Amino acid sequence: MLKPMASRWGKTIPRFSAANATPGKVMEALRVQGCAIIERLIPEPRVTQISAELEPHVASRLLPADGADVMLREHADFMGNRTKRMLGVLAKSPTMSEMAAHPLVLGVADALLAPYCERIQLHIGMFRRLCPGEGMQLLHQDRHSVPAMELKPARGEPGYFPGAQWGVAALWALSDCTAQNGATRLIPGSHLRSDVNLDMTLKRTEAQEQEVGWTPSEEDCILATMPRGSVLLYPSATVRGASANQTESVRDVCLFAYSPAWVRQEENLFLTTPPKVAAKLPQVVQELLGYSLHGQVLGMVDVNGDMGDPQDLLKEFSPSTATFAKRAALPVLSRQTLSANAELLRSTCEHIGFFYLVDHGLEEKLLRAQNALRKFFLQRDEVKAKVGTSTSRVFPQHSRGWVANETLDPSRQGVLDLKESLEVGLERPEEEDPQKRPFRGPNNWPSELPELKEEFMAAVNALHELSLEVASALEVCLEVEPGTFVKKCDDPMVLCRGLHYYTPLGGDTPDEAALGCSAHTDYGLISLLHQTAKGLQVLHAEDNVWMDVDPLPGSLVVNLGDLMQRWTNGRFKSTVHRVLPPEPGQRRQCISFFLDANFDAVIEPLPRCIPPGEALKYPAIQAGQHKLAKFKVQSGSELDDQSAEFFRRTVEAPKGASVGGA
Ligand SMILES: O=C(O)CCC(=O)C(=O)O
Ligand SMILES: [Fe+2]
Repeated sequence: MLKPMASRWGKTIPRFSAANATPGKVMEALRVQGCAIIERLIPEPRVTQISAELEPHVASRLLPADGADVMLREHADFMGNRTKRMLGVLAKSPTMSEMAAHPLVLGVADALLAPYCERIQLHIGMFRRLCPGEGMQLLHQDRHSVPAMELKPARGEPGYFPGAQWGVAALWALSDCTAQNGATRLIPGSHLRSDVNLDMTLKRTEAQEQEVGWTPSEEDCILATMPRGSVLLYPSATVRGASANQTESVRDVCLFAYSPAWVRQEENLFLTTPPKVAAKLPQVVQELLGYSLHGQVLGMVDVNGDMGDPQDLLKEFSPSTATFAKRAALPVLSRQTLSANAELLRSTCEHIGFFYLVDHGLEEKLLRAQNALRKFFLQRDEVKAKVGTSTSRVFPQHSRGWVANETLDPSRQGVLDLKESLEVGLERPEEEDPQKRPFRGPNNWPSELPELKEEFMAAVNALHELSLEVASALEVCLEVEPGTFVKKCDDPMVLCRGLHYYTPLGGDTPDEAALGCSAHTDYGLISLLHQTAKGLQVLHAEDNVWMDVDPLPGSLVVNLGDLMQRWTNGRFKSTVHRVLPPEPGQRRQCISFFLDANFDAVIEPLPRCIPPGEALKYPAIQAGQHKLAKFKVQSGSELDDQSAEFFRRTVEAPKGASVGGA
């Protein structure tokens, strides 16, 4: 009979708790034993909710034994006469997104399939209810679900995983799975054999039937019993089958299998989860369903008059576009009439230092850049790390390349922002001595995405031009001599960051204090932001409340930085702002462009901005030293005494009382 604990080869099913499972440990268990269980990975109330969402759909189905019209009737021993099967589960239970995109499961599936594909997808989502009286299922592998092909890496090559190209499965227990009610039985280690002599649907030739292979036996099986909310993981080559349900109750499970995102999916997920349904699911689940690209072109659609990413087409079905209409109470200014609207521009800069800019003419360039960045952010960390800041040829290194860890708020040192970014500057040759000319030099581009450089830099260059135009309009509205600002920006420390904010779904609940981007003021003169979703907030200084600055279609957000505040003796505001993390499973991108002065520019309050009788609030500083001090905080490096003093005197001060000096 079946032995629940260990097989006769001494193999077992490795077990983990939600607290001690890591993708690395689970992956190792799969490699050796071909299976692993993580107990109670989804909390009980969520499982109850999922069962309630599914029940109306399950209850109304007939069993094959009661006359249901089923596919593959010739495989009744496999499919089960007293088993209800159901696809399209995410459309029926959106809460199951937490299972389909569980970060631990995705971490394991991704690690296992990484050598075989650029990214993974959901292969099938199948609910299965074994009803009382169901017999034992035939032992099988999942060979039927991917055509047999010779794939790399082959046996013996790095990253090879036996049978991995067929996929990985996560079987979630929606009921307790017991020895009596039909827990899966499986043969640990069976995934390592290449001579398994069975298959569900492969039509074998007679000659093949004669071949001597290994026929697994019931004796080798052990039972994957597990409590509700647990998940059993196995690569598709592991031999297994449900056992019989000898109880009077049902046994519910749901299988989410994952495959390389370039194969035909076993379930036609585009039909079972059509766009108007998928649009309501978290973005990470949409991507897994297949509303995403593999590589440059697999899965593309016709969108915006070009071939493009299905995410863009899906947006047309998105309920969230409606929320884009909500605007913060910020003024909306047009690029065409900025200087003509001097009064409004000036009062906006004096009060809040943030406004929307429309009719800027850059929308198409920005959308192309956002798309190219999206492809970059969807790459695995190993790929992105190839252009990490440590490979940067610019001083400080943190000013170029992929930044995964940072905080902008010195009082939160150690608490990292929930974001990643790709940081670039104006494209320049490498400096002989980068320390002598900080923030200058070449950018880091990933060879995997040849179009990224062109798309991103087209946006950066256009934003640069626009920022100088805004600087000139500020000269006009302050009635200072033309060129006052712009002349000190003719060799500027321009930086632009493509930012990506993402909160995993169903993982640990993020700390309430968790932030996408911690509170800060910007460093230079003018910042231009192009955001794809809400999350940005500015601190309303008078009321001390955070105000949402949601994206307004076709607009950029413009805000002023510290240098502008100092230059105007505090008349223009460099306002504190931050970014909240997106809802679990959602993504947000922002292109932030920063116009800063020339490194050597000395910035001191303009006489025009110091009315008679008013004190000079800020001493002169060198723009480059100011930026370097802020960068030390941002990159988490220890401040040396001199920098700490500088930071205290010049950077922190604008938030508090005015600094003496006059
Ligand atoms: O993501 C955003 O909206 C803004 C980010 C930001 O404030 C910055 O990069 O300085
Ligand atoms: Fe900022």
